[in-house]
Amino acid sequence: MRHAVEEKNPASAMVTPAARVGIGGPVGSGKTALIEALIPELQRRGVDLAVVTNDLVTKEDAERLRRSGLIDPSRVSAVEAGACPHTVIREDPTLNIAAGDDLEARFPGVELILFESGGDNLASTFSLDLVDWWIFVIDVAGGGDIPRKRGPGLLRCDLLVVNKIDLAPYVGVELAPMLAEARQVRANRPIIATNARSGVGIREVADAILAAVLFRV
Ligand SMILES: Nc1nc2c(ncn2[C@@H]2O[C@H](COP(=O)(O)OP(=O)(O)OP(=O)(O)O)[C@@H](O)[C@H]2O)c(=O)[nH]1
Repeated sequence: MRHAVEEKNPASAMVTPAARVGIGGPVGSGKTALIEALIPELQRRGVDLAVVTNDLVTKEDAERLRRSGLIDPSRVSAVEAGACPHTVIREDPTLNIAAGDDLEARFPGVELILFESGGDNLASTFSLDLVDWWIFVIDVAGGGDIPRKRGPGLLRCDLLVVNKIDLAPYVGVELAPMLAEARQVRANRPIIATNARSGVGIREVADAILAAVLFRV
């Protein structure tokens, strides 16, 4: 587990370790858009925040967040997976753990680090050596039948975010049955429907993160 890793680092014993939250999901489902919406919402509530992004062979998502003006650019670190994104969030998360440790060393008061996975497939999951809690983001435009496919990411995540709900009428998806099926395959574990561009559902996602890892309600 994650804290066993940190106990080996004497420097991290000096301060409370930051909570680490993963955000994974298929390519283009809206992971970066969700982070862009969450940053101001979490900062408004006084959370001391940093972000680690993962891309295949670029630092595109990190550059996008650094340029956004939403967060101090030095609080955004990039990991280049160089391979299937899940390899560096599940099989060997060493690079991501090191990126998180570096942020904690540079910003000793940091309370929460968001780890954005590179876009992957429905089987993608996070190692609990890396994160305390994780979100899986799917989007309505990917098809109303995604919950039925029961990918491990969707089934095992702590919170399922169903994003791009605004697009449902344009892509022939009925939102209510899609959400009902997602609830059913997840045995009623949490699901939040969002429009990351307009902010619908973002407060609820922030509430869920704060309650789960910072114990704030
Ligand atoms: N209409 C609509 N578009 C959205 C929403 N969320 C994200 N988008 C758009 O969807 C596209 C992909 O969003 P990103 O945030 O880049 O998705 P991502 O999951 O980070 O993508 P990768 O990192 O490439 O896997 C962008 O053009 C966003 O503007 C939403 O809720 N509604």
